[in-house]
Amino acid sequence: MTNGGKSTLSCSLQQRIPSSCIIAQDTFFKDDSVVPVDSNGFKQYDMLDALDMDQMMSEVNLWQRDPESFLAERGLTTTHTALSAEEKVFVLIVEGFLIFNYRPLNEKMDLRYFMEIPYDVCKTRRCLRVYMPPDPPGYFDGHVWPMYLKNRQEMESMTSGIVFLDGLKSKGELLASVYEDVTQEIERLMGKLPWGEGFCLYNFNTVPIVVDICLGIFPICSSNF
Ligand SMILES: Nc1ncnc2c1ncn2[C@@H]1O[C@H](COP(=O)(O)OP(=O)(O)OP(=O)(O)O)[C@@H](O)[C@H]1O
Ligand SMILES: NC(=O)c1ccc[n+]([C@@H]2O[C@H](CO)[C@@H](O)[C@H]2O)c1
Repeated sequence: MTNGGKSTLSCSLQQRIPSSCIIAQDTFFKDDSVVPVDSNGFKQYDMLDALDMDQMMSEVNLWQRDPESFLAERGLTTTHTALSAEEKVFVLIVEGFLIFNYRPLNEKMDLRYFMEIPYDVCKTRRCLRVYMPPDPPGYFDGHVWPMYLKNRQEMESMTSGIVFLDGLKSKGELLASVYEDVTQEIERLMGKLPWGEGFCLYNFNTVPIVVDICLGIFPICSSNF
């Protein structure tokens, strides 16, 4: 959902979780020239076709194959160099407004969050933002909100296990609740790693966690296989 607070929460989580990073769906919008226009003249940005999801998946897969190099190449530090290989944990936060509607991405998530706010708050927050290109007059009611309703219906028909967060709660409260879940998930994965039955990905060197705030996170633990 647009302006639910995904980027804000993702940034706070990333600062709080060691060796974590964010992949944001908004950075994968196709060029404006190839985004179609509807009969009202509104650019159709709020749909998967407006996004280069192959490119986004490549980025996620790159991280998943070698999170340490992924972080290093982006100037992000890993904070557990002193730990043995099996104790390393990497977390990927996948943040976007349509990530659960894209099955290949959705399937990778370990934790899924959807931030929701009411129509009037959404419209107010949206009107204060300037996108590139900026929203033309009437865009919220003529494109953004109707597409939100449509995309949400599709998401609910194809996905389960999403935690819905009330985006009206304070930033601190939202952070505390998701952070707690992530640390528990990491502990669960770490506990399972050495002896994991089916969960420990012995062949792949990694165990992903994804937290998704209409946002996604993957914690990855590497092991010495
Ligand atoms: N918990 C909160 N309470 C009040 N305002 C918030 C909260 N979280 C975010 N905001 C504000 O709402 C606006 C939108 O937040 P943010 O950019 O994080 O949303 P978003 O879901 O990433 O938006 P989009 O993806 O559509 O660009 C910002 O002005 C931000 O400061
Ligand atoms: N290139 C962009 O980031 C862009 C361009 C036009 C519209 N948007 C809006 O971003 C929101 C998702 O965060 C969607 O509601 C788009 O309308 C983004």
